[in-house]
Amino acid sequence: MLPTIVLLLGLAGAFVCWRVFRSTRPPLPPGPPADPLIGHLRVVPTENQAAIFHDWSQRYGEIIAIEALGRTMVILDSVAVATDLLEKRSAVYSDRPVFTIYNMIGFTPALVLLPYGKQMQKHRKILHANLTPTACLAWRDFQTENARRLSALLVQQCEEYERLFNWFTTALTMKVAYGLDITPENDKYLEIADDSTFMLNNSGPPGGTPVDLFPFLQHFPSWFPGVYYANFARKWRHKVRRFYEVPFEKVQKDLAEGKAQPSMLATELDQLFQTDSATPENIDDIKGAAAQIFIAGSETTSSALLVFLLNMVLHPEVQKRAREELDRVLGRERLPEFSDYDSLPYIECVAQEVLRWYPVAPLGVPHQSTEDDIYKGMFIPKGALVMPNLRGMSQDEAVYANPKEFNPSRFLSKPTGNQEPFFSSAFGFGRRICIGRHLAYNSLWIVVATILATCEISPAVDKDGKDIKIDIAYTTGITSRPKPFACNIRRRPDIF
Ligand code: HEM
Repeated sequence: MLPTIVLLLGLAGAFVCWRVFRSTRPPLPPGPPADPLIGHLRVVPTENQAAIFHDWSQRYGEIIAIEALGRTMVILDSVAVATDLLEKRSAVYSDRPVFTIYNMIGFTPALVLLPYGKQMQKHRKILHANLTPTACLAWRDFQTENARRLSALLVQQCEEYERLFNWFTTALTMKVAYGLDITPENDKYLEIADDSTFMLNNSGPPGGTPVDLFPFLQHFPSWFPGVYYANFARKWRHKVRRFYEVPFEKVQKDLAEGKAQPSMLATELDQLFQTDSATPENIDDIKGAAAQIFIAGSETTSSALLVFLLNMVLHPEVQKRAREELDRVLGRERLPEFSDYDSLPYIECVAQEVLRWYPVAPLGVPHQSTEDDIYKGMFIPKGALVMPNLRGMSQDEAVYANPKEFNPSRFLSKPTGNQEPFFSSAFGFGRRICIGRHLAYNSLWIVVATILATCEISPAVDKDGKDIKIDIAYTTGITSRPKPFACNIRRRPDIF
């Protein structure tokens, strides 16, 4: 009896201390009403999170907090707040939460998942050296050539547009990382890469599966409720590991035989061997950095290309205006090149509007705070998940007039346009900002320019010749893309 009384008194004491502590510290950022004990568990959305969080922010403010299962999640809905925390206080907000399922699947080491620290800095240094604006110049001819191939293939196999966009971005990322040439059909490496993407897209809400929330569940038997994704990860892990190992071994072999193509992996491995620093740890880090280029760079960029295509189906007037600019500059005699960039301001605006209109990583990648912090009188505890709501920021009516509208002219100077700022936040913030953004933007720009210069995009028609209406819907995940829609892509009749 006595031990039970002592235990109950202890628990009651702890509860009182916790209440006193909570009442003396500043309040958390505001948020929707919570239930006793379970907090916001019942109201945390599992679908359309970014849109729902944005609605909440309209009611509660540009920074909101929700609590569930002992975890605080802070959602940032304006560029100003995200800049204040993720950039100006980046010493506190540059960590990542542990993604147990991704680790189990074998996406390791991967910069995007690494906690803030030495290994993360090492990966950023390796990737940065190969992805600066200057380093990206080396891939421009490849991007231009493949954008032309892509536009020709789109005309021939219009209904295959999603597969073709995936090929374009996989071919680029595999070239940059490994120097491999990937063909659009039946390529062994394309298949290995696709398996990896499948794993990424089918492994549950990022960081939000029961095993991510309660990592001890991974040790429970497969029939136990909540263990589904752990089983999935164990069963298919070999596919992801195959992606890490197979291209790596090919490059290592080619290097030894003196026939490796230029690539990030070849450069970095060569340097390791030259400097006698090819330890297993260093090799593993370079292997992970190379794999990361495809894993973080392929799906994201092809999703942005889908957003572009969708909007071209919906906006013939944008195509018309873009073509007038292209024809004026290129004289219908040649195809666009990167050297035309400054002469094609409207094309730049189309590419930028794609990034704003639907950010393909709607909630970015969660950051995690490493210290208790107070911001504008609100308490943000150590270990809080801090999510920049990129989708919400892109819809900020204080910055973008009619934000739902796809309107590239919004960025042009007044009086032609509305002089609104480009949406650079599509690539995240601070010390974790997207390291592949220059490569990604180059891909987007050259594909936009080449397709608009060579193709006409229109809605598909039904058997009565009527336009098929598009019901816009998106996939759910860490990246999100438009679900398939019908369209027609023809070669421009008046082009050389
Ligand atoms: C349109 C295409 C792309 C978009 C919209 C995009 C967006 C993002 C976003 C929002 C983040 C999270 C940043 C943060 O935590 O604040 C990120 C991280 C990252 N991105 Fe991208 N990305 C794209 C293409 C690429 C490409 C082509 C590569 C590689 C070549 C790449 C590599 C990475 C890596 C490695 C990270 C993790 C950085 C870190 O955790 O330190 N991304 N990206």
